[in-house]
Amino acid sequence: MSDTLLETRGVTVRFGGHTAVDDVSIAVTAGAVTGLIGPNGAGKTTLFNTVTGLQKPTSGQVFLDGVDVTRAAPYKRARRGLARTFQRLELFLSLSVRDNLRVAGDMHRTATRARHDIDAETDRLLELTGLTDVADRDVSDIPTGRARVVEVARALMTRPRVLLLDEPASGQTERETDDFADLLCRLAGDGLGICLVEHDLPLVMRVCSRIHVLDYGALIASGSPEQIRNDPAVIAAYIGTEEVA
Ligand SMILES: Nc1ncnc2c1ncn2[C@@H]1O[C@H](COP(=O)(O)OP(=O)(O)OP(=O)(O)O)[C@@H](O)[C@H]1O
Repeated sequence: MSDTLLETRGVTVRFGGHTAVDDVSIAVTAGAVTGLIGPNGAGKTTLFNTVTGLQKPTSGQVFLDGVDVTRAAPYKRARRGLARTFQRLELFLSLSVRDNLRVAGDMHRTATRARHDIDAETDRLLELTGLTDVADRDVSDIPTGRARVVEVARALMTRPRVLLLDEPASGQTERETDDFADLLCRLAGDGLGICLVEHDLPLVMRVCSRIHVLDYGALIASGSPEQIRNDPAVIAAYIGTEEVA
């Protein structure tokens, strides 16, 4: 039995004459962190938007747990266990960290009629993500690096099976990124399928078991960190931008 939770098959997205995503097939598996990397403008966020239903593909399909969700609304995909964070933080800045989580829990419970205790779940996730010390502070008062973790914790309140993270380490200190890497590994260890878009290549190389590389919209490589690090096409794509870690 396959442990693939999320799959794109031949996804293409065109904006007018510009092909932002070009016939891309990738897979995200349960219990692992899968990387999605590529230079600026490679099409990573557009692919995320297509997977979550914010962007309609020109062609190709998206499967969640083997079910074709290409035409499903974003909220229906969320109910099937898909959650994401955004490159530009999308939090309630004037609410406390705790209340940001509670709001997500309330909405999820209303949408799914789940019966779990939201306060207990909030406390559990604050603890798991290392946010207990800032739980009662407004999000606007905490450093960006920790606010990124709040976004992850909030996404976890919907009890996802697949979590898409769009540049979650941006704005984090080295220490925060170290802790964040540990958190990702723990979440994957509990069975979550994580897809990580990130420019911090050392982080990607450290936590991902498999990495997909986009360049100018096309998939130029898929493989283990070791294979990706030594792939001539990947090295060529990064020359002049960043070094492959
Ligand atoms: N709504 C849109 N309309 C037109 N072009 C777009 C739109 N969204 C993205 N693009 C273009 O599609 C290409 C892919 O953009 P995208 O944001 O997906 O790349 P990315 O890999 O996420 O980049 P970054 O690492 O800088 O976030 C870029 O050339 C971008 O300018």
